[in-house]
Amino acid sequence: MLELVDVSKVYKGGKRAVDGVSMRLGPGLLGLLGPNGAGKSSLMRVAATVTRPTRGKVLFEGTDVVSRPDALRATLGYLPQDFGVYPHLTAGEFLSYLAAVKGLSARSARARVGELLELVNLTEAGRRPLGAYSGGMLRRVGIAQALLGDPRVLIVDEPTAGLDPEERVRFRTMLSDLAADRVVLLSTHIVSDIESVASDIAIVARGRLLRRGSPEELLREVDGQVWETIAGPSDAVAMRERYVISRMIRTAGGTRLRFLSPAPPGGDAVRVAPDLEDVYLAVINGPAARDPRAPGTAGGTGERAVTR
Ligand SMILES: Nc1ncnc2c1ncn2[C@@H]1O[C@H](COP(=O)(O)OP(=O)(O)OP(=O)(O)O)[C@@H](O)[C@H]1O
Repeated sequence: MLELVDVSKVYKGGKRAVDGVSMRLGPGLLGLLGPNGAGKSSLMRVAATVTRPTRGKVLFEGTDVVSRPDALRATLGYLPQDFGVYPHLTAGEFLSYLAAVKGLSARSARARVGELLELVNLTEAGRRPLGAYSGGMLRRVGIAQALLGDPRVLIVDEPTAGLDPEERVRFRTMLSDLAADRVVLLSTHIVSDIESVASDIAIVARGRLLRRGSPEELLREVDGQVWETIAGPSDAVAMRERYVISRMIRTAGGTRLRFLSPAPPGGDAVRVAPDLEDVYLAVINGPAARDPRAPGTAGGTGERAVTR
């Protein structure tokens, strides 16, 4: 339905934020996962026709929306990372204003705004000015505005930033429900935001698409390469030098380390089943993530520790 073909984005000054990314999106939730600065927002802005790619195409149902963006914009919901509001308006007024801009009739706008405020749990707060909202509440207003026109394509950039754990869970469930019959593209640098809801995951770093697959496919990649051990203080330091560490928990008996090693590390390390956090760290620290222009500086290949 939505397709990016060899998309690159180079900003003025020469920063290459997106580097030859191709991907095809159908109904369902695609989680775009990558560290800060990976190029997720730039890629999403290109996909949402907010910015033009330096090279490549964006096709929506076969139409080139770089030259004809209206074909996508008419059915697009987009939540940018830096979503701004008018602080003196209430959430209800703000959404009604945006509904009018989108061309909804006053009557259907009233009904839709009411529905959406309820969906994002802001019915009560919807009567207060946005200037008094918390970051999480503003994020929820952002989601509501993206859904105003009942879009077939929903692009949400770090939608869970600033939300508390309960709100995160609500959002995940909501986005997963929405993805049943539409394209949802969600970016995040937090694996747990997508691991329970994305049927499809794309991992990006340094503007490049490093992996794409279902959670099961990605998990298979690191099967047999994730280990756990309990280390004393000096061992823990050495392990962090040597391996990519995916988890570290201090216990009374020492530090429990979970780490990646393609070959059996020896000692009393036991092999454990991988999770998506392990996959993510393996991919962004793997050889494919290294910057060919600065060898050895991209987080190592298991030689440098990464903790979370
Ligand atoms: N308008 C711009 N002009 C110049 N450089 C930019 C611009 N926007 C982004 N960049 C740079 O492009 C790279 C990718 O940024 P982008 O915001 O797309 O990444 P991201 O994965 O969304 O990261 P974050 O989660 O931190 O926003 C970064 O190095 C960033 O500094």
